[in-house]
Amino acid sequence: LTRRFIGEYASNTNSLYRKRLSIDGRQLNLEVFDPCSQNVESRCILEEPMEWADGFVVVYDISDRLSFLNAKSILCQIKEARMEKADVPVCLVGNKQDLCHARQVSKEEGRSLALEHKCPFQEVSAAEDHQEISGLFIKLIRSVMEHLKHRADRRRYSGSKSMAKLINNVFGKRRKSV
Ligand SMILES: Nc1nc2c(ncn2[C@@H]2O[C@H](COP(=O)(O)OP(=O)(O)OP(=O)(O)O)[C@@H](O)[C@H]2O)c(=O)[nH]1
Repeated sequence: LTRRFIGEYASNTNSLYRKRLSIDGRQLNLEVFDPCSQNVESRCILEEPMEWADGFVVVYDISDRLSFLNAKSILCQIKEARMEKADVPVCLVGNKQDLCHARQVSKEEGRSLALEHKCPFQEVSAAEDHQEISGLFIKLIRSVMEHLKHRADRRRYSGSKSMAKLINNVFGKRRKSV
C-alpha cells in the first residue's frame, strides 16, 4: 500500500485499507481488510470478509509456530465457509524470512500446508522487500480477475442453456398440441 515498511502501527482492531491501482490496463479499487488476529480463536475472524472478499492472503510468521497453527485454522475456515465457491483464490505466505535464524516453521511445512489447500505458497520478508509483497498481491489480483471472469462465463453459459431448454420445451409442447 505504501511501498515502505511501517514497523509500528496500531493493529489491535480490524482495519480496511483502500488503494486505486491499474493492472493489465484495468483500473481497480483494491480493498484490503486486515482482521485483528486476536479474533482467531473466536472463529469470527473471517465473518465479515467472507461475505464479500474475492481472494484471501493468509499470513503467518515463520518464527512463530502458533501463527502457523492459526494460519492452518484460517485456511480451514475459508474452506468450510466457501465450500460452494472452493476455487476462490487464496495464497499462503510465510512472512519474516529475515528472521530465519529464529525459524520455528520449516519451508517444507508451509509448502505442504499450501499443497493440502491447493493454493500457492511463498516465503517473504515484508521488512526487507516490499516488491515481493506487491508482487504477490498482483498475482493474487490476477487470479481473482481470472476467477471472476470464469464465474461470469459459467453463469452466462448456464443462462443460455436454460434458455435453450425453455425454447425446446415451448416449441416441443407447441408441436405436440398442433
Ligand atoms: N523482522 C520482521 N518483522 C516484521 C515483518 N513483518 C512484520 N513485522 C513486525 O511484526 C509485528 C507484527 O506485525 P503486524 O503487521 O502487526 O502483524 P499482524 O499479523 O497484523 O499481527 P497483529 O498485530 O497481531 O494482528 C510488527 O512489530 C511488525 O513490525 C518482517 O518481515 N520482518
